[in-house]
Amino acid sequence: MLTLTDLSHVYANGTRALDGASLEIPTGMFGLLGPNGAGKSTLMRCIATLQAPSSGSIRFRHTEGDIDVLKEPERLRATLGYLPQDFGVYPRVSAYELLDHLAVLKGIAGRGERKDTVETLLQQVNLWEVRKKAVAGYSGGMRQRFGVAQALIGQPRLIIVDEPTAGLDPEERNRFNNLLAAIGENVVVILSTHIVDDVADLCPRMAIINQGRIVLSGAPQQLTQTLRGRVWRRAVGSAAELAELQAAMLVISHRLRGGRTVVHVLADEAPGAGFEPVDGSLEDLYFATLAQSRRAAAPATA
Ligand SMILES: Nc1ncnc2c1ncn2[C@@H]1O[C@H](COP(=O)(O)OP(=O)(O)OP(=O)(O)O)[C@@H](O)[C@H]1O
Repeated sequence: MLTLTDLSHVYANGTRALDGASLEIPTGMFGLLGPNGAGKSTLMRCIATLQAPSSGSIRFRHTEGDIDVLKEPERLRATLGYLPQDFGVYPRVSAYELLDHLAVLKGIAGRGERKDTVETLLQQVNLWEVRKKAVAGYSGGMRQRFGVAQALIGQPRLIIVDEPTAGLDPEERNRFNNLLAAIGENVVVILSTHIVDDVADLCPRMAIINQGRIVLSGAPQQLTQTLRGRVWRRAVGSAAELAELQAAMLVISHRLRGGRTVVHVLADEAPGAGFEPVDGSLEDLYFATLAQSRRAAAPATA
C-alpha cells in the first residue's frame, strides 16, 4: 500500500502543481487519470524520489518493509521500477547490452544472475528476437516494451508508468497493456495517463487528478454506477445550438459521431426535448468529474 498524505508542490516560478493531494494506492494496477497539466508527472516524480514535494508525506508499506519515502529515498529506490514519460536519448547499443548495463547499475553484480535476469526480461517483453538491435532503431511500441523490461529489473514492489501508450498505434497499445496486465500480483503498479480506455481496460482501482488535487478515487465500475440514469445524449445541429446547451446545462462532452456532433449532458432528469438516456461510461465519469471540478473552481458569477 502506498499512502500519499497532503502532498503539495510549488515550482520555483510559482506554479502550484500539487495542492494537498491525498490518496491510498493498494496492490494491483492503479490508474491515475488527469488532463494535461493536472500534476500527474509531478506526482509520479515525487513518488519515484526524483523530486521532493514542497510539503506532505509518502509512505510505502509492503510485505518486507515500511518506508518513509521522503526520509529514506534510497530504500524506496531499491524496490522501485520507473518507466518515465520520456526516456530522452537512446544510445546506439543493443537492447541486450543496455539492459545488462542497467542491471549492473541496479546492483546485480553476478554475471550469471545478470544473464538470467536480462534474458528472462527480454523474453517476457517479447523483444528476444530483436535483442541484438540498437534500441535507438526501435519503434515506439518496442521502446515502451524495453522500458517495461528495464523497470522490472530487480523485481520491484512498486512500478510507476507515466503515460506509456501515448503515441502508440492500437495494436502496439494492446500488446503493451497485455504486458502490464501480466506483471506480478503482489506489486503496486501506478499507471498515469490521460487515456480513459487504458484505465477502463486495466485498472481495478483509480483516481482522477485535476489542478493538483485528487477529485475522485475508487473502483471504476462502482464509480460509473453513480452516473446511472443521469447521462443524456442528443445530436446538435450547429455550433450556436451547442453553445446554447452549454450555457443552459452541464454538457460533459461533445464529439463527432458519424459526422454529427453528439452531446452528453449530466442531469438528474431528462434535460429537454430530444434527449435520450445512455449508460454512463468511464469516459462520461471522467468528463463529468472534470466539468464539476472546473465549475467548483470557477469564481461565482453574479
Ligand atoms: N519544472 C517545472 N517548472 C515550472 N512549472 C512546471 C514544471 N514542471 C511542470 N510544471 C507545471 O506544473 C503543472 C503540472 O505539470 P505536470 O507535468 O505534473 O502535469 P501532467 O498532468 O503530467 O501533464 P502532462 O500530461 O501534460 O504531462 C503544469 O502547469 C506544468 O506547466
